[in-house]
Amino acid sequence: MAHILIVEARFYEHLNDLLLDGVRSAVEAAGHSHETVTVPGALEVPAAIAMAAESGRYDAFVALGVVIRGETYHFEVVSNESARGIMALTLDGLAIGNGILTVENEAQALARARKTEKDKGGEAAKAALAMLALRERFA
Ligand SMILES: Nc1c(NC[C@H](O)[C@H](O)[C@H](O)CO)[nH]c(=O)[nH]c1=O
Ligand SMILES: CC(=O)[C@@H](O)COP(=O)(O)O
Repeated sequence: MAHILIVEARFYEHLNDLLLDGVRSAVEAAGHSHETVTVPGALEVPAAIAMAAESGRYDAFVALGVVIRGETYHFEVVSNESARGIMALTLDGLAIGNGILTVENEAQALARARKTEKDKGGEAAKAALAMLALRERFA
Protein backbone atom coordinates (compact mmCIF):
# COMPACT_ATOMS: atom_id res chain seq x y z
CA MET A 1 0.00 0.00 0.00
CA ALA A 2 1.37 3.42 -0.95
CA HIS A 3 1.06 6.55 1.19
CA ILE A 4 0.08 9.64 -0.76
CA LEU A 5 0.47 13.26 0.33
CA ILE A 6 -2.11 15.68 -1.00
CA VAL A 7 -0.77 19.25 -1.04
CA GLU A 8 -3.65 21.65 -1.48
CA ALA A 9 -3.49 25.36 -2.17
CA ARG A 10 -6.64 26.39 -0.35
CA PHE A 11 -7.49 29.60 -2.18
CA TYR A 12 -11.13 28.74 -2.87
CA GLU A 13 -12.60 26.64 -0.06
CA HIS A 14 -15.61 25.14 -1.87
CA LEU A 15 -13.68 24.30 -5.03
CA ASN A 16 -10.92 22.61 -3.06
CA ASP A 17 -13.44 20.48 -1.21
CA LEU A 18 -14.71 19.17 -4.54
CA LEU A 19 -11.20 18.44 -5.81
CA LEU A 20 -10.23 16.73 -2.55
CA ASP A 21 -13.27 14.46 -2.80
CA GLY A 22 -12.11 13.27 -6.20
CA VAL A 23 -8.54 12.70 -5.10
CA ARG A 24 -9.45 10.83 -1.92
CA SER A 25 -11.96 8.63 -3.75
CA ALA A 26 -9.39 7.66 -6.40
CA VAL A 27 -6.61 6.97 -3.90
CA GLU A 28 -8.86 4.87 -1.65
CA ALA A 29 -10.32 2.97 -4.63
CA ALA A 30 -6.76 1.98 -5.52
CA GLY A 31 -6.20 0.70 -1.97
CA HIS A 32 -3.77 3.34 -0.78
CA SER A 33 -3.63 5.76 2.16
CA HIS A 34 -3.40 9.53 2.10
CA GLU A 35 -2.97 12.63 4.17
CA THR A 36 -3.43 16.30 3.33
CA VAL A 37 -1.49 19.47 3.99
CA THR A 38 -2.65 22.97 3.15
CA VAL A 39 -0.67 25.94 1.81
CA PRO A 40 -1.90 29.48 1.09
CA GLY A 41 -1.74 29.36 -2.71
CA ALA A 42 -0.54 27.50 -5.78
CA LEU A 43 2.84 29.23 -5.71
CA GLU A 44 3.62 27.50 -2.40
CA VAL A 45 2.74 23.99 -3.59
CA PRO A 46 6.09 23.02 -5.17
CA ALA A 47 8.07 24.03 -2.08
CA ALA A 48 5.68 22.12 0.19
CA ILE A 49 6.12 18.99 -1.91
CA ALA A 50 9.90 19.41 -1.86
CA MET A 51 9.88 19.79 1.94
CA ALA A 52 7.65 16.74 2.39
CA ALA A 53 9.71 14.62 -0.01
CA GLU A 54 12.78 15.10 2.19
CA SER A 55 10.97 13.25 4.98
CA GLY A 56 10.85 10.04 2.95
CA ARG A 57 7.40 9.37 4.39
CA TYR A 58 5.45 9.63 1.11
CA ASP A 59 5.42 7.48 -2.02
CA ALA A 60 3.69 10.01 -4.25
CA PHE A 61 2.11 13.45 -4.21
CA VAL A 62 -0.99 15.15 -5.55
CA ALA A 63 -0.96 18.92 -6.04
CA LEU A 64 -4.35 20.60 -5.80
CA GLY A 65 -5.56 24.14 -6.24
CA VAL A 66 -7.56 26.56 -8.33
CA VAL A 67 -6.13 29.59 -10.09
CA ILE A 68 -8.80 31.89 -11.55
CA ARG A 69 -7.77 34.74 -13.85
CA GLY A 70 -8.12 38.21 -12.36
CA GLU A 71 -7.23 41.60 -13.82
CA THR A 72 -3.45 41.32 -13.88
CA TYR A 73 -0.55 39.26 -15.11
CA HIS A 74 -0.46 37.52 -11.75
CA PHE A 75 -2.62 34.72 -13.18
CA GLU A 76 0.19 33.78 -15.58
CA VAL A 77 2.80 33.96 -12.83
CA VAL A 78 0.85 31.76 -10.44
CA SER A 79 -0.24 29.29 -13.11
CA ASN A 80 3.04 28.97 -14.95
CA GLU A 81 5.39 29.02 -11.99
CA SER A 82 3.44 26.50 -9.93
CA ALA A 83 3.37 24.18 -12.95
CA ARG A 84 7.06 24.76 -13.64
CA GLY A 85 7.99 24.00 -10.04
CA ILE A 86 5.97 20.80 -10.03
CA MET A 87 7.44 19.71 -13.37
CA ALA A 88 10.94 20.28 -12.03
CA LEU A 89 10.18 18.02 -9.07
CA THR A 90 8.83 15.28 -11.34
CA LEU A 91 12.04 15.47 -13.39
CA ASP A 92 13.92 14.95 -10.12
CA GLY A 93 12.06 11.64 -9.84
CA LEU A 94 9.06 12.45 -7.64
CA ALA A 95 5.71 10.90 -8.56
CA ILE A 96 3.34 13.87 -8.67
CA GLY A 97 -0.08 14.40 -10.19
CA ASN A 98 -0.87 18.04 -10.90
CA GLY A 99 -4.47 18.90 -10.09
CA ILE A 100 -4.06 22.66 -9.98
CA LEU A 101 -6.82 24.12 -12.15
CA THR A 102 -5.97 27.24 -14.15
CA VAL A 103 -9.22 28.65 -15.42
CA GLU A 104 -10.96 31.80 -16.63
CA ASN A 105 -13.89 31.72 -14.21
CA GLU A 106 -15.62 29.79 -11.44
CA ALA A 107 -17.95 27.96 -13.82
CA GLN A 108 -14.96 26.41 -15.58
CA ALA A 109 -13.51 25.47 -12.19
CA LEU A 110 -16.72 23.82 -10.98
CA ALA A 111 -17.01 21.69 -14.13
CA ARG A 112 -13.48 20.41 -13.55
CA ALA A 113 -13.51 20.07 -9.78
CA ARG A 114 -16.66 17.99 -9.48
CA LYS A 115 -16.09 14.23 -9.25
CA THR A 116 -19.29 13.73 -11.25
CA GLU A 117 -18.04 15.90 -14.11
CA LYS A 118 -14.41 16.18 -15.28
CA ASP A 119 -12.99 15.02 -11.93
CA LYS A 120 -9.60 16.67 -12.33
CA GLY A 121 -8.79 15.71 -8.75
CA GLY A 122 -9.28 12.04 -9.48
CA GLU A 123 -7.34 12.46 -12.70
CA ALA A 124 -4.37 13.93 -10.82
CA ALA A 125 -4.48 11.13 -8.25
CA LYS A 126 -4.44 8.49 -10.97
CA ALA A 127 -1.52 10.22 -12.68
CA ALA A 128 0.48 10.21 -9.44
CA LEU A 129 -0.22 6.51 -8.89
CA ALA A 130 0.69 5.71 -12.50
CA MET A 131 4.03 7.48 -12.16
CA LEU A 132 4.67 5.69 -8.85
CA ALA A 133 4.06 2.34 -10.55
CA LEU A 134 6.38 3.36 -13.38
CA ARG A 135 9.14 4.33 -10.97
CA GLU A 136 8.77 0.97 -9.23
CA ARG A 137 8.96 -0.80 -12.59
CA PHE A 138 12.26 0.88 -13.37
CA ALA A 139 13.70 0.41 -9.87
N1 LIG B 1 -4.73 34.31 -7.18
C1 LIG B 1 -4.51 33.01 -6.77
C2 LIG B 1 -3.43 32.69 -5.96
N2 LIG B 1 -2.56 33.65 -5.56
C3 LIG B 1 -1.69 33.49 -4.40
C4 LIG B 1 -0.36 32.83 -4.76
O1 LIG B 1 -0.51 31.46 -5.07
C5 LIG B 1 0.60 32.93 -3.57
O2 LIG B 1 0.00 32.29 -2.44
C6 LIG B 1 0.89 34.37 -3.21
O3 LIG B 1 1.38 35.05 -4.36
C7 LIG B 1 1.91 34.49 -2.07
O4 LIG B 1 3.10 33.84 -2.43
N3 LIG B 1 -3.21 31.40 -5.58
C8 LIG B 1 -4.08 30.40 -5.97
O5 LIG B 1 -3.88 29.22 -5.61
N4 LIG B 1 -5.16 30.71 -6.76
C9 LIG B 1 -5.40 31.99 -7.17
O6 LIG B 1 -6.40 32.23 -7.90
C1 LIG C 1 -4.65 34.40 -10.22
C2 LIG C 1 -4.53 35.58 -9.36
O1 LIG C 1 -3.49 35.88 -8.81
C3 LIG C 1 -5.70 36.49 -9.31
O2 LIG C 1 -6.68 35.95 -8.41
C4 LIG C 1 -5.28 37.84 -8.79
O3 LIG C 1 -6.28 38.74 -9.20
P1 LIG C 1 -5.79 40.14 -9.84
O4 LIG C 1 -4.98 39.77 -11.07
O5 LIG C 1 -7.08 40.86 -10.20
O6 LIG C 1 -4.96 40.82 -8.79
